[in-house]
Amino acid sequence: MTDNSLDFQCLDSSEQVAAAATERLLDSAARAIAEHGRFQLVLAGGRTPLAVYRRLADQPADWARWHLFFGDERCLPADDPERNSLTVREVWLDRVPIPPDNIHPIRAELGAEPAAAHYAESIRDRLPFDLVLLGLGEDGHTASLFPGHPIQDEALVIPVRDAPKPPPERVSLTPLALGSSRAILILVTGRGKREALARWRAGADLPVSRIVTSGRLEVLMDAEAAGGCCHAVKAYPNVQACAVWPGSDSNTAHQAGCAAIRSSAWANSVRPGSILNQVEAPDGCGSGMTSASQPSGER
Ligand SMILES: O=C(O)[C@H](O)[C@@H](O)[C@H](O)[C@H](O)COP(=O)(O)O
Repeated sequence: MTDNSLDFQCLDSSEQVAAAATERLLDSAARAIAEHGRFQLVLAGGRTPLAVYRRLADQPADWARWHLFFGDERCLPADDPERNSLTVREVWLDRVPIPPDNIHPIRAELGAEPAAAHYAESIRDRLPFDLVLLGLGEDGHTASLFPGHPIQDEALVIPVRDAPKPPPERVSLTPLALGSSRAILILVTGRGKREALARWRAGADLPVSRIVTSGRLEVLMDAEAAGGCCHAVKAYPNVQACAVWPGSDSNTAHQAGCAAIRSSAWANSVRPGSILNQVEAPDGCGSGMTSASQPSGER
């Protein structure tokens, strides 16, 4: 999947990403409850969404109508604080009046295979979800779908072994299950995600690239993840070709821009490697980027 079919939104800070994501969740909940009486949300694991969960704990909402599922779980004892479900409880779910029966944890303490089979049956009749929340790993994984690991296309939930991110044994919803949602929201923050984000935007075959939906797929990223600042990504969406200045702090953002350029209709008319234009963004974000200018008439 390329940029063309994804809605990437860049915000200046991780706090802004958390605030925007919280707003998206509450809006989506209100809409789903108005339309069909309940809101079915799939939660992401990892650290990135914790700021969102903390914010939700302070919000008024029609909690009795929220139904919570998990995109993945780590195979650890039920009371292990590293379990995704436990972290969410601690920062959010134990602080709001959500009926316990509305929370659907993956029973990863049973072991990956039985837990995956059990969870597949639990969600089968609940599809489609209203909203799926996901994170992005530094290697391009999402949920517990890791690069190089097989994904059974027909399955809804799979056992995962030898995961590079501890613990090695996990359970994950598949792209089929995650994509069966009216909307998907992916949160990407921090410098550590820069390379994975750029590769994804450039169309690399990563697990996150397999996540597609007929509904809306939005990515909220902060400037750090986007390559240093939002400006560099947004400023040159239509340049015809570009070269990246070695060592530039904004290299990754520029590479993402270059990928979009390569797929444009007139990319072939530019001599590879030609440097027609050097751009200095006013805030320093574009420093070092060189790009070919657009053909006349296209500006
Ligand atoms: O169990 C997990 O850790 C995940 O569900 C995983 O897919 C996570 O979302 C990403 O690795 C991002 O994690 P961070 O938000 O901690 O960077």
